[in-house]
Amino acid sequence: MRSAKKYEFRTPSRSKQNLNQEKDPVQVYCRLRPMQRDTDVVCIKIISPTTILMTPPSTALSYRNENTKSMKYTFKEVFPPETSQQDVFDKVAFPLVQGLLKGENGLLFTYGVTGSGKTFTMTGEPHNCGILPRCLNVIFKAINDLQAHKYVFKPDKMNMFDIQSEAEAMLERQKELHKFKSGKKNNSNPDLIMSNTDASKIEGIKEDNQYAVFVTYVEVYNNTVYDLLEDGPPTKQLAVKIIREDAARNMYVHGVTEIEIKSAEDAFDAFYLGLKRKRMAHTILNAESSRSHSVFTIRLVQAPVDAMGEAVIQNKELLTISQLSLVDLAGSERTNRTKNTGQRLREAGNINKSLMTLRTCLELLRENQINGTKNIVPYRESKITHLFKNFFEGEGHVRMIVCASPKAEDYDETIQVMRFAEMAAEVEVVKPQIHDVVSNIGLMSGRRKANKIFKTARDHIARPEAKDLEVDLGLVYSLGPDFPSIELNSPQASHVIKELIAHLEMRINRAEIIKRSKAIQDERLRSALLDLEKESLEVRSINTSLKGQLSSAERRIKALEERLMSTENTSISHQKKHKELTEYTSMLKRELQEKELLLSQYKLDKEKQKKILERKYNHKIAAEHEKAKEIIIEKQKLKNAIEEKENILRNIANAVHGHGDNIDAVPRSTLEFGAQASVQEYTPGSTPRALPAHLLTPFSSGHTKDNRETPTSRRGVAIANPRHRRSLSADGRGRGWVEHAPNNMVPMGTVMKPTLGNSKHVNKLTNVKDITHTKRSKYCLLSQQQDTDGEVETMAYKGDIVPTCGGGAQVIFKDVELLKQFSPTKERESHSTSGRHSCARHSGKRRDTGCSPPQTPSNTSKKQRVDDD
Ligand SMILES: Nc1ncnc2c1ncn2[C@@H]1O[C@H](COP(=O)(O)OP(=O)(O)OP(=O)(O)O)[C@@H](O)[C@H]1O
Repeated sequence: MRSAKKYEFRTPSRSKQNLNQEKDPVQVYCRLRPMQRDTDVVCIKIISPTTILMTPPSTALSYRNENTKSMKYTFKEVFPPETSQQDVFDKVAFPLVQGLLKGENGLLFTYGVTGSGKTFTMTGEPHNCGILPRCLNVIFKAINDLQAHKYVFKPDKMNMFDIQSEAEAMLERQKELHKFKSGKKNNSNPDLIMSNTDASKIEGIKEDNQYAVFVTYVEVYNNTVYDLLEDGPPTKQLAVKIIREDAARNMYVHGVTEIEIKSAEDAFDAFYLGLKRKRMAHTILNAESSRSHSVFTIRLVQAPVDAMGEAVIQNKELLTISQLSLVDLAGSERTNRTKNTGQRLREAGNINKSLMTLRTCLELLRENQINGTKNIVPYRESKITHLFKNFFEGEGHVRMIVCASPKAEDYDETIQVMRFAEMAAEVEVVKPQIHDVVSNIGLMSGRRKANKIFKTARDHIARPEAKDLEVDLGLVYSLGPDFPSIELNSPQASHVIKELIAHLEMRINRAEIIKRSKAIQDERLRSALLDLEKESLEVRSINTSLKGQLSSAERRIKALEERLMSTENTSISHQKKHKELTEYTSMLKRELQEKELLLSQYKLDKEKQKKILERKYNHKIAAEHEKAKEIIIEKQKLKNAIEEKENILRNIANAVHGHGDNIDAVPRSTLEFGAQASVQEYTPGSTPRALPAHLLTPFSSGHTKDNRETPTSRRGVAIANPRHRRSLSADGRGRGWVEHAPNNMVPMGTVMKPTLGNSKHVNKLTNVKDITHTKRSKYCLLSQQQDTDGEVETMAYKGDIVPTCGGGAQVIFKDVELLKQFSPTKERESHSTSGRHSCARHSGKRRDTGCSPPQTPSNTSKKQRVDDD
């Protein structure tokens, strides 16, 4: 019960107070549904009115895993398949309705596997209705005459109610009448009309109270709350609602449509409108109805009537609000058995999560209650537990009907349901406390009935035929019992007269009392009226100022509410966005993983290819190595051949060994260029044999004697004009020779030396001008050495001096003259030639050099000329 006066103190956090209060365990019932086919194997057997025995079939998972034993489960009561809807209602829901009318909160939910009969039990079928319609029938049957006029109680949208005056309520009724005339449809389905003939009557209703019934119908689908009674066409998409805490920390669905209903028919209309919306929404969302939890809540508001028994006392503190929530939970099947995918899987996941949360909450609550622990119960994790947090932490009656199908196929799921039920039965909920607020206001009970009788009497007296009427006004004003039947048939019967006198006196006394009381009451009334008049004047003035304040406060509230709504909408959209982003992120992660997998696969392939290529190239490299070795051997051979030739050249160079030092002294530019040009002039075969090594080496090997870098490598091509030739006649015009001969020549007269006319003799080339002098156009280098026979031979290397572009000169060798002296005796032995001396001329070119013939010393000397091509 929630009386407004005590309202602020009845919060779940008041657990200390709850500790001293009586508690009731959650009452768990079990209803077995009939088997569909006679051939189906059964796994549940009822062994007593409160106990069932579950035997695992061989096909069950638990049979295969570990649990082959039969298990007993005990309930408050077990309903066999043939139990009627009425019986189930009477035993389970009727006490809750009784509590509701007394002002106590109640929660009833059906729990079980899909198809086990939850909806059948809660809603029922046409002409075999379930708990919900029966509850409505019983409630309206009980409060039928005691209902307040519509809109006297008005929801304040914050989970509480305002009380309106009769006039205000009437105005709203008239407005509604207009709305109704302008096309409000009747939602009831004639096929689904539920019989109310067998509704049980509830006794002990407070007749001095006025009552109003309000209903809400919400659906929790994918952990989102939707309002099923929202205004608008059924095709409209359902708005998302949020769960909030009211001023007294009670949970409620904010902004939910709460309809005031005046009869069971109105209630069915509302219920079927909700069902229609639900079906329509599920069609739009392509969802299954059994995938959502539906919560139908009946709120009963009661308030005492005033002293006249006429109207509700306009005091919010005297309100008593109680609620009965009927919850049809979604099926608790396993996802893997149903082979759900996509949206169905998400639905199933959400259902399982919310049922799991319910289970966790109950487990923790039980642990807290049994062990005195203070575990935080995660009510907020699912909308269903969040909404019913107050039942477990506050006061109320909680009942659960576990629906089960005895089919062996469902064993694995049903056993989970039974375990949950067993655990839930151990949770205790504080018994509701009745706060009789009315007894404190000093009003007599029975005033409403008195008022009714009085009114009837007044109506009747006003009619002309009133004299014939018998009106029992005893409860209102009475002069005492009726006159005794008196028969005065003898003069001795004076006692009769005495009796009559006494009776009359008693009546006169009573009449006097009534008159006095009336006079007092009149006086009271007069003074009360005066007071009222005064009060009324004050109230009117206060009222006007309050009205001003109120309207401004209302405007403020409205603005705040709008802001709140928009903030909530933003929050919802953010939540949605967050959810989408989370899904998107996980999708990206999945993609990344896939790509990484591909990448690693690709890397593996590359590695393999690399290895194959490596093997291939290793073979090739080995072959190349082989080839290189062969080339090196070839090179070595060539080198050897070159060395051999170089040796020969060195021998030739030795012939001019004596000039080495002198030659070195010659300005490098001159000789080097000359030698370079010589190389250009001579054929490769003749050059090495024709020149001394000290002249050839820099150009043939690229290095000077001391291994310095050669000018060739630095200077590149020759800078002389190789076509420069001095005409032979130039000699005749006074141009002469540069005779370059060592000092220590063998002194043999002219035999071993050619005679050069107009020559300048130099031992060492130290001065450039010796070469560049305009009067010198020919150059002759003389050298002597011992031949293989031990004879002296003289070599005369002859060349032209050619000026170079840089102002220097170079020598182009073109002739070699070999002068040799032979012993005549030796010659006789070995040669057929006569004469002691011979002279050989070895020319690098066949061309005539124009040089003077060597001097023949005697006829014993012989000049041998060798032309070498
Ligand atoms: N006790 C019963 N007596 C007769 N028929 C029953 C009983 N229980 C269930 N049924 C039938 O079984 C079928 C499935 O029941 P119901 O729709 O109530 O299951 P459910 O548990 O609500 O399933 P879901 O979780 O899918 O909503 C219905 O056709 C219903 O008529």
